[in-house]
Amino acid sequence: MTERNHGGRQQRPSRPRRPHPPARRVGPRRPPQEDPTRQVALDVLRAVRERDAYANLVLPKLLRERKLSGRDAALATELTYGAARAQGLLDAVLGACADRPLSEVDGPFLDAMRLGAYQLLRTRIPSHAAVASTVDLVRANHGSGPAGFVNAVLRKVSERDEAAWMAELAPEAEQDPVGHQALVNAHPKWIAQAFADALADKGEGLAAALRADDARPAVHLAARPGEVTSEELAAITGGDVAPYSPYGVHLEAGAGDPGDLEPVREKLAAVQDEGSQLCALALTRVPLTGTDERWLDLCAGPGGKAVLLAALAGLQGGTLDAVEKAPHRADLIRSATQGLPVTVHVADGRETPFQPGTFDRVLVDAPCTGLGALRRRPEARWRRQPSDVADLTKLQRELLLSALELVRPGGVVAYVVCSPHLRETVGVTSDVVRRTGAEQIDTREYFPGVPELGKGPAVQLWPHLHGTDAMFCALLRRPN
Ligand SMILES: C[S@@+](CC[C@H](N)C(=O)[O-])C[C@H]1O[C@@H](n2cnc3c(N)ncnc32)[C@H](O)[C@@H]1O
Repeated sequence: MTERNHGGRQQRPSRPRRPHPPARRVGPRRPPQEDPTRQVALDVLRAVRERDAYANLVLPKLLRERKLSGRDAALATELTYGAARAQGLLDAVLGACADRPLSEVDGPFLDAMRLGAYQLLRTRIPSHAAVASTVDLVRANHGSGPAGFVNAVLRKVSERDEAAWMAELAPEAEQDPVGHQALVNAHPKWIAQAFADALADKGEGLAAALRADDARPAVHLAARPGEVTSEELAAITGGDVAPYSPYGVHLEAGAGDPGDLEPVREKLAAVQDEGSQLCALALTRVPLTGTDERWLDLCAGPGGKAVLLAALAGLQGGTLDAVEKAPHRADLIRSATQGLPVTVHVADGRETPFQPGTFDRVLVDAPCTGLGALRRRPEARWRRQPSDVADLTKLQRELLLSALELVRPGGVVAYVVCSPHLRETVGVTSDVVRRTGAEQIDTREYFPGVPELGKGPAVQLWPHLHGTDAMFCALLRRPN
């Protein structure tokens, strides 16, 4: 069964909405239990906090090293990603239960408290087991003193369920609707505000968007055009054909490491959000007058969209040039596009080796805040800062201007970001259109069959409306 994100909170092992029975006091002399599953979760949370590591890179490595699989791996994944995603909400509750500010709590104890609070508030794990297992970990790693502190805090957390805590801690919905939705859906307020601005909705629309963004997403695959159909790929993988992309397949959330699937290992398919597929496809769908042979991907690493574009270009006798600034990401493009008509260039997209007007179609999949893919990067929402936006919009504008120079008159450029932040989306495109006189194409026409695309001309996809990441796509034509 495919998980879709069309609204309701989902895929979280929900617990009954009633107060927990008080947890048993855990005495200091009870021998700690070995708990490799929770130890993995704790170690990943620590790496994320101390080294700015990415949970979805560290976790699979630790699971492999410690030989955890099956239910143990699934539980470790749920606890790690869940606690990372919900950090702000968990901290609000922990802050209300601790006898000191959380800023004065040592990091490793805070990690453990978050892990315990996540189990108490957002899983079906019985309260006594959630508290005792966490306290055991702290005792095994740090001794009895800290274990007593963590025990006391978690016992207070266990006195109420998530809804009761939110009723006490969240700002009133009437007075501060965005602040309310931000806390109850575990998002920083500035990100909730960016969603509200893009949706022009502080009510049910915002709530649905944040809920969907807080749920674990399905894995999306893209079949390589010309190699395998989405129907064949769905049959091989046990997934469902995607609703909108002709190359897409959805797999159930948590269905193991998709990189291990045979079609992915054999490069017949790639892991790629359906929204990304749709944005790359939109570029290829706009009719052109004149030549249609040379395509450019100006920010191509690690190569997801380059594969789709190059396969489609190849089927009609064309080629793709792929530009990427970071050499190691250029290597990833080379590896991903093996066998396809692609030339990879390590270069800055603002200073490429190409003559103006060289290309018929250009994709600018610009570096961005990634606010549209937070559901796929558990800790990202707490790491991003509002100050990231200004630097990125400058770069985005410069890359889009460069693309409009590199495309021939009459050719088409797709500007794509994985973010709904208005400054990164319509802010950049409207500024560039004003400066260059580029024609804004009604992008909605090139997302056939996709509902709820708003008033155009650009397209903003959403997890709660489309089951995709919140990708933005604007199609521009260079004037003749
Ligand atoms: C959003 S990612 C592109 C994702 C890619 N299109 C895909 O589908 O797999 C943006 C990429 O742009 C690269 N980049 C950043 N600054 C750049 C620049 N000035 N010129 C070219 N590439 C740049 C980043 O290293 C990153 O790989």
